Amino acid sequence: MVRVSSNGTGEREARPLLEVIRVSKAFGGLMALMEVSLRVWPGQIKGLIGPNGAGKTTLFNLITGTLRPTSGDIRFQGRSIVGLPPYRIAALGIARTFQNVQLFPGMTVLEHVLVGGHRHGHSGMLEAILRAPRMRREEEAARARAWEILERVGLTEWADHPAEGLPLGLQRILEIARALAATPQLLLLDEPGAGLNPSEKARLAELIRQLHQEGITILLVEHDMSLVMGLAEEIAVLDYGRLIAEGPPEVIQRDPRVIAAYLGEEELPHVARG
Ligand SMILES: Nc1ncnc2c1ncn2[C@@H]1O[C@H](COP(=O)(O)OP(=O)(O)OP(=O)(O)O)[C@@H](O)[C@H]1O
Repeated sequence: MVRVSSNGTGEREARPLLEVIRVSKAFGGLMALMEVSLRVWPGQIKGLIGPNGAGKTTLFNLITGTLRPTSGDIRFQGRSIVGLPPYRIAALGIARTFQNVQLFPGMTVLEHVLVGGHRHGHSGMLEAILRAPRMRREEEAARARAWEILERVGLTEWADHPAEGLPLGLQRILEIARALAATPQLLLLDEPGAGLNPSEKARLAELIRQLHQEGITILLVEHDMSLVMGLAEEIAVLDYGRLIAEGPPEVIQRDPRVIAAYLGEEELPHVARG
């Protein structure tokens, strides 16, 4: 299938960057995902929403290889990635952030980004021990790259601060920076807006738009409806492990199945009606 890419360039993309094909995942007797199929096109910001327990994080875990589907296939750039270990999938160009910020205690902001970029190094163990010139050059290059990423996300002034001392909004941006260090083509963001105040959310949205303009494809799980509706060009909706709707935000927010799925939630999201 040929379709116009949504990256604003108008060029035609021949195939999806990511294809989830009839994927199911069972945890014992519980079907967390049932025959879910979706596509993410190059340059797209795609939203993935659904009530608590719908299977969103499970899908991220399947895509990144921390879980294996019970059935179905997942293809990245046309190639099946099912069964590959997470580090291989990361090396192919898929990076993620986590629903609960996962930072390393005692490490600075800059060190977090350096860790995120470690796959770019080529020096082996022996060279590492001898601290051969090649490794020193790699270290310098890695620091320069990490610094560049901190500039891109606006965190340079925090470079030497311990990451755990950052306000939550900046910790989430740091998680994105660490993911960027692996130069992903596809970035999976798992509820990056959770717990953030409005100005932190605005900054986050600004960064996501910037990454989109830089050409990074983004799959965004987010409970804040105004955030996800404002960013995503297309939204997929999961409910009890099934894909119940998929389409542009203005269609999704009026879809009776989506509204019904959210009616059982304690707090109604900002789904515009009418
Ligand atoms: N490792 C696991 N073992 C058993 N059940 C699990 C496991 N991981 C997830 N589940 C179950 O699978 C279902 C989907 O969970 P998942 O975390 O993917 O939902 P979610 O849409 O990300 O929810 P939330 O919005 O609350 O984060 C839930 O019923 C959950 O309890």
